[in-house]
Amino acid sequence: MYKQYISVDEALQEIINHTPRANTEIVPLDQAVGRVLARDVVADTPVPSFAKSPLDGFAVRFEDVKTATKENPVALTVVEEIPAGHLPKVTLTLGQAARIMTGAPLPEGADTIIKFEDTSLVMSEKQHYEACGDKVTIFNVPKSAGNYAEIGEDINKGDVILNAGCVIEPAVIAVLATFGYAHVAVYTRPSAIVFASGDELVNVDDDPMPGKIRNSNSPSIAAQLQLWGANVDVGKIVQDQEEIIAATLIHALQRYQLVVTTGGVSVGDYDVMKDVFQKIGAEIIFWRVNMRPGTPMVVAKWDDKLIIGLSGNPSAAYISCELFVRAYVYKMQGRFDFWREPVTATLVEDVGKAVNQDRYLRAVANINQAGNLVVKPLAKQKSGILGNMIDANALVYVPADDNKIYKGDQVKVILLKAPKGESVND
Ligand SMILES: Nc1nc2c(c(=O)[nH]1)N[C@H]1C(S)=C(S)[C@@H](COP(=O)(O)OP(=O)(O)OC[C@H]3O[C@@H](n4cnc5c(N)ncnc54)[C@H](O)[C@@H]3O)O[C@H]1N2
Ligand code: MOO
Ligand SMILES: [Mg+2]
Repeated sequence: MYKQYISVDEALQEIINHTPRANTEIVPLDQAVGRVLARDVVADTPVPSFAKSPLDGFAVRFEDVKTATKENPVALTVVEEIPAGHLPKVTLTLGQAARIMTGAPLPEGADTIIKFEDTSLVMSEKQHYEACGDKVTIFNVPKSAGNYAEIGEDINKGDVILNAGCVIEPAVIAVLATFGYAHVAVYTRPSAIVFASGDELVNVDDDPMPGKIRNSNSPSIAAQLQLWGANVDVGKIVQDQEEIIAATLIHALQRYQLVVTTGGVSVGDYDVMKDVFQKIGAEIIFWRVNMRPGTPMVVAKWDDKLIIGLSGNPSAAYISCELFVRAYVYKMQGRFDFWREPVTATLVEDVGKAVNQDRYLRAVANINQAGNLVVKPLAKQKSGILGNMIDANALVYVPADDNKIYKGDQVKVILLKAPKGESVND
């Protein structure tokens, strides 16, 4: 017999344990943003790979200029000009300087850069420093030598600079580009399909007759999966009939890596989802999680794939998807950030009597004026409530045995999104 009423952590662990790793594919760098890196990136060169100037000015020998002040400036002979991208030709010796631009290689013999502003050069009308001929006078110097960019000061050769599993964000693109990754190995996007079941459901573009409602779960679940990196299709609405659902699921399982259903997982006369999972030979891993909303979720294994049966109640489906399906889709793509560690926040108003089940109250988390995280549960908490989900960026954990939690209490919070700016209600 399968497990029942397991904790959120246990349910998450089960899902993680049953997650197959996605394949890898190679994509061009300009299509890699948002994908997940499939290989570590090791620096095959130091960065910078040559010592270079961080300023527009003069490369000098510290020894020659260290006494320079406004009152006692030091004059040097300018022996060459080094633009960025060009190699120096001269090794600096006693009393010599090279005019050098930001990013240009440091000439041999130089150990210090003096910026234009600390020299006798004046700015032209066009806001450029004038040409100086073969003499420059220095009147201000750094405290010590070495104010240039050293080889490897950014990244050392051999450093593991990116780990497989990291999400390719713009900063990651910069690193990949630096090391010549015109193409990148990434995890393939998992393929998923979402089915809604229920005789009451009509398509989004249909007018619901009395007693019917539009299917809002399939589009919202599909959108969640899409945001998390999956390639998603939305299946047709299926009636609450075992044979129809069974045939639909088998067809889908042969084609997709993940099948998500919504509806029909509770104890109603037409809640047949878990029976169908068993009928098609899937092994139920658990049914019912000790949480509200989202209690009756069912997860089954078919081959090496999971079928995740979410509740039909819109916010229950949404939250279970956030907590569990997201973890599965992330883990499939080799991501490590699938587990949301709860944070502590201060409750800004009393919460009524708890039910005999762990609750996850939809809430708004803010950073208050003092810079602390505060959280305010939304007024409506029924599982069928959909309208206020757009405001929720957090879930407040209320353990079953806590009769009441009060304003000012420290509570555990799962952040679904970043906390909002300053709160007005705390
Ligand atoms: N006797 C009991 N009844 C219920 C229990 C229980 O323990 N004992 N659990 C309740 C809880 S908690 C939940 S959550 C719901 C779960 O219901 P199901 O997952 O079986 O979902 P349905 O019965 O199909 O629908 C529930 C509700 O959601 C609406 N719905 C369904 N699908 C969609 C969709 N695609 N888009 C929008 N809305 C949808 C549906 O019309 C129902 O109103 O069961 C409780 N019952
Ligand atoms: O588990 Mo249900 O989502 O509370 O109504
Ligand atoms: Mg039901």
